[in-house]
Amino acid sequence: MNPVLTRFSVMSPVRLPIISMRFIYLEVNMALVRKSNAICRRVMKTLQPLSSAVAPSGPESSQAQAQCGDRQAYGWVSSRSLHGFKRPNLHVIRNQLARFEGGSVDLEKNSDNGIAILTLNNPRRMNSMTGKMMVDMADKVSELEEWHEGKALIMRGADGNLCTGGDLTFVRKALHYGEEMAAYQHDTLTRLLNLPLISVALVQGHTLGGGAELSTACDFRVMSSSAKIGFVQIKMGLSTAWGAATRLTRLLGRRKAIDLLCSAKILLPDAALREGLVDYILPRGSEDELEETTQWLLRNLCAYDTNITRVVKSLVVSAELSMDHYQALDAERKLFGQTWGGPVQRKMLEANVKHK
Ligand SMILES: CC[C@@H](C(=O)O)C(=O)SCCNC(=O)CCNC(=O)[C@H](O)C(C)(C)COP(=O)(O)OP(=O)(O)OC[C@H]1O[C@@H](n2cnc3c(N)ncnc32)[C@H](O)[C@@H]1OP(=O)(O)O
Repeated sequence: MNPVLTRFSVMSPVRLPIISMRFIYLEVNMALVRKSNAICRRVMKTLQPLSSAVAPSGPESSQAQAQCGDRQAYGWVSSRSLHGFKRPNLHVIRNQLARFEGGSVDLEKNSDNGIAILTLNNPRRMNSMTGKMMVDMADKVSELEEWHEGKALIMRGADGNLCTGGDLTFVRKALHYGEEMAAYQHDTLTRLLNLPLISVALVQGHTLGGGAELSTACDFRVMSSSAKIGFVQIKMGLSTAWGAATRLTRLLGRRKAIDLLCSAKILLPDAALREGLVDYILPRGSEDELEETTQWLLRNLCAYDTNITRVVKSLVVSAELSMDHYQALDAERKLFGQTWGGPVQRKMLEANVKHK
């Protein structure tokens, strides 16, 4: 007789539900593992190919690599795929937006310290954004997605203001085009937020409306002691165009998000810090606030190995995006397996580092 049938036929009726519960549990677990493998592959795609820091070594690592998705076999596509955002026809929107000229968004990548500077450049209009600047920003984010040597990104505005939102000249001409513009900016800013780089917005001067929205597309906000920040959209008869309601709610929770968005209050640095909107206030009288921000980053968040910093940032992104505790832990475990026993850890073990 079939041994499986024999086992079931002699089983007590009490054990049957237990067995089927176990079966369901195993099935659910398998589904979770399959899902987390997919997430893991997405996270791995954001990392540098054959990274020296996380390159697995030894025969046992080949299994871990196979589980996580073979980096070479998958090729190196941009981290755009990380958020799986369903994009409308961005090419068409891009062509429309590019017609609204003025200003630029510029990018400098410093391979020595691993920090890139993204500058909004429309200073005569306090770096408010034209359609062309939105297209520029999307292109610069794409460039950053392919920058595998980077650790961090600072977003700032030229000449002392971060940004005062949409350029009102552009806004007036594009009143028929709100949802498309929003879709375009959502895509760019989601990609920016999910870069494997630690991002910081340098909040200077007037950071209002869409400018405040841009700052929430970064991981951290460093604020000048003379700056002001406010979500003034509601005063302009608008809700948030560039995704800040979603990001602010994640950042601060429901109550504070509603408060900031519905009161349109403009916060000075102390209040912004108290609310948890900004993370650090630059010392009063700083001569070079960009340099101060760079040093803050290097001191606090960029002191360690580039690739492991990128892995950690990607893990946090995957944890937030997957929204599932078990999937996030699974991805975390697999990526940890890639750093464990890697060259950086071995070097640190040899150096007998003390964490004083
Ligand atoms: C589509 C995005 C949307 C969203 O997120 O949902 C928004 O962003 S809505 C918010 C749009 N922004 C505004 O409404 C800001 C309007 N501007 C102001 O309130 C003031 O300019 C200021 C930012 C408080 C600065 O005031 P002040 O210090 O007195 O300077 P000026 O007003 O003289 O400004 C200097 C210069 O800059 C021009 N400017 C500033 N912001 C914008 C802007 N968003 N669009 C176009 N131009 C802007 C301002 O007009 C002055 O230029 P001149 O008039 O040529 O001197």
